[in-house]
Amino acid sequence: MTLPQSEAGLAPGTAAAPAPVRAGLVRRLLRNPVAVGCLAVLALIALASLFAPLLTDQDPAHSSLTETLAPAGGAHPLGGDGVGRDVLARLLYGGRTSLLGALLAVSVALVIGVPSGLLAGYYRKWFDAVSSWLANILMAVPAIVVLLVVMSAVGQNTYVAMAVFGVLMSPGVFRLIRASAISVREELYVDAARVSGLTDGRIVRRHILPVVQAPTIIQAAQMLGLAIVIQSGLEFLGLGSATQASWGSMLNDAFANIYTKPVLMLWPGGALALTVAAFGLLGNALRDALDASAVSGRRARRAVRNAARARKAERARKAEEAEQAEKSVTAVKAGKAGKAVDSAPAEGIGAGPSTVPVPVPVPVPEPVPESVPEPVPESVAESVTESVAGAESPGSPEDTKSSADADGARQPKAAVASAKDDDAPLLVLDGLRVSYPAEDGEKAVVDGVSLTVRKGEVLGLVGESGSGKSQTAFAVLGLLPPEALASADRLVFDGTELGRLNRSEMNRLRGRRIAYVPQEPMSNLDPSFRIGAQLVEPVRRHLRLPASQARTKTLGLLERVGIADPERVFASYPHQISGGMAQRVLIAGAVSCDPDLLIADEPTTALDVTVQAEVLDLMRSLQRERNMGMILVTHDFGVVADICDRVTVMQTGTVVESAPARELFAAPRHPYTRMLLASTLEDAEPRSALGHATARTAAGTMHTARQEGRA
Ligand SMILES: Nc1ncnc2c1ncn2[C@@H]1O[C@H](COP(=O)(O)OP(=O)(O)OP(=O)(O)O)[C@@H](O)[C@H]1O
Repeated sequence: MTLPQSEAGLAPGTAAAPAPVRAGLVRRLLRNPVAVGCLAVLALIALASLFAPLLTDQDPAHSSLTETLAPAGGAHPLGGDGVGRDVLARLLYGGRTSLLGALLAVSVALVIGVPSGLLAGYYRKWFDAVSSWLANILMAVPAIVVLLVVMSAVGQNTYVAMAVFGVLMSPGVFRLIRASAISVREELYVDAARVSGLTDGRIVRRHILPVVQAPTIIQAAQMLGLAIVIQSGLEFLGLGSATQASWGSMLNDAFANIYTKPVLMLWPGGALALTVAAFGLLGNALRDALDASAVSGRRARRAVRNAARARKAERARKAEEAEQAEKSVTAVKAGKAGKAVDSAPAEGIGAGPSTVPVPVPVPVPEPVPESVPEPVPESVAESVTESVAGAESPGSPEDTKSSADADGARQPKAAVASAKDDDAPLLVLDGLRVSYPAEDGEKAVVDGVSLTVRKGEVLGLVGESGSGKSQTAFAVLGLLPPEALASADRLVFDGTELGRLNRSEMNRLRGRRIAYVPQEPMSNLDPSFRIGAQLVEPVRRHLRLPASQARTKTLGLLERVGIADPERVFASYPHQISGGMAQRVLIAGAVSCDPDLLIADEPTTALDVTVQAEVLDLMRSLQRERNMGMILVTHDFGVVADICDRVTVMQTGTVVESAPARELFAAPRHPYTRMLLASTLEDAEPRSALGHATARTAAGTMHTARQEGRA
């Protein structure tokens, strides 16, 4: 079965009040005297052309030989042209032809270029390849030659020529829109929107169009000027309609009489120069106004990105410190006792820089016989067993059985009964394979991964960085990038084969029944929209609630996730809240439609240590009160011990071990699991002696403290 990939982005938010970055555009434009002047000139020209019959009673096409080159005055305020037609009437009516022709050309260019650019940039794949190829061909064609051919073929019809010119200009629009759409679709908040189940149409309207509208407006203003020049050029060459007044044909007539009456050049030439200059300058003013408007938006985006970067750098620093600490501890231990860590592949520890604080073993250790589990360092086994002792794991039947065997009479009956109630598998993933095109064929990043999640069960998906945890989660969500090649023997969610769902069916499922909490809260909120707007839209869409009820529900959710001032946060932009708050906001959004399955991809990694514990507590309590199934992607065994019922351990794209949390911590079977555990939950002494309070150590410590508190 081939799995669906993501072809676009999604977003948690939507139809909200536009951000202030756009609100001030008109005001800014009107504050610019050049823009006001240009608008006034263009308005004057447009009105004069529109109301030409009111401004002159002369027929622009009526020729009177007696009025040939008549001087200005009387019935002809601007005189007569070379064949005795009224110059003023031709100037006024000619404006119609020029403006309408230019508008037609630009409209055609936009109608072709905008949707195709959006589709190509948003969906990519074959449509992008084909449309880019066509655009390149069109751009290589010499426009003026094509127009000459068209006019000679279809007759002297200016509007047909302008429509063709619009087609020839459309590749420019296409490329502009496509590039903008590609850059926006890569944003995490667009992914977040998709996860929340918004349709592609809404995502495009809300997240892509606002970004492409500025360059489109500027481009349109410049194209209008260009179209008028090209059209007048054709008419000047005598290719326009003989009966239709136009500025180009006036220039043609004036040129023929340039020595006898040069002033005839002045009127059409002046009108053309004024109009083209006004469009050009207006385009510049619009660009300035949009740039200024976008500054605050860009600042907000930059602030969000900088914050994310800073957090990433901090994590990398901490990971490095942790690695150093572990190396030192390992060295000390090896020197002192030469035991425990010897069981871990020494060459793997600390191999290469890692962005997470889990040491990276390079070689895959051979599994040891299941019947003889290698002992974990005593202190580790004790501390972890203690840690998970309070967890009530529903577990899978096999897991529950083995767990019961392991724990014997200690297994509470209530827990067994509850395990039976929640026994139906919510998610079954079998034989997932994800690969990407590589120079030498394909590179598999997930290879045969299988897992099951039951209702009300928290499954921890653990492994080193790059082991394929996120790819597995994205495959379930149907959010793998378009270039991913994904297949699975089975991917069944609550009885529905996900691979068979079409795009809109998957959209309906995501956000409503399968929700997602991402790793980087800030990058998953669109900086241009208020938090409230971003939360309300999915609620309205999925639950079909009116705006006021959706707002009330959202405020209640914000309160539920521990936000002290929901009204303020509701009305805030993402850059106005902290990372911890942003994660709470995203958790509120994820549970807003009461999903059955919540996929959380390292939801605490980007957070401060103290906030991590609060967010984990919150997720656990939400999961329990809603009896949600949950996949928690993490590299942190402290987190696993805290809230997971079962654990699946991944290494280099494969599952090496899967067991109830209690069982796995008490007797890990695979050497890799033992190595991860040993490196994660060392006894605290050497670390505190070294003074490295890594997030992981702290999480483990806090977890132990909490468990002790519960005991
Ligand atoms: N678009 C892509 N093209 C090629 N390879 C990719 C792509 N996305 C991910 N990968 C590769 O897939 C592998 C698994 O990545 P994944 O993000 O699932 O790891 P992870 O276990 O979640 O790691 P982390 O904890 O660091 O997020 C990595 O080696 C990564 O480089």
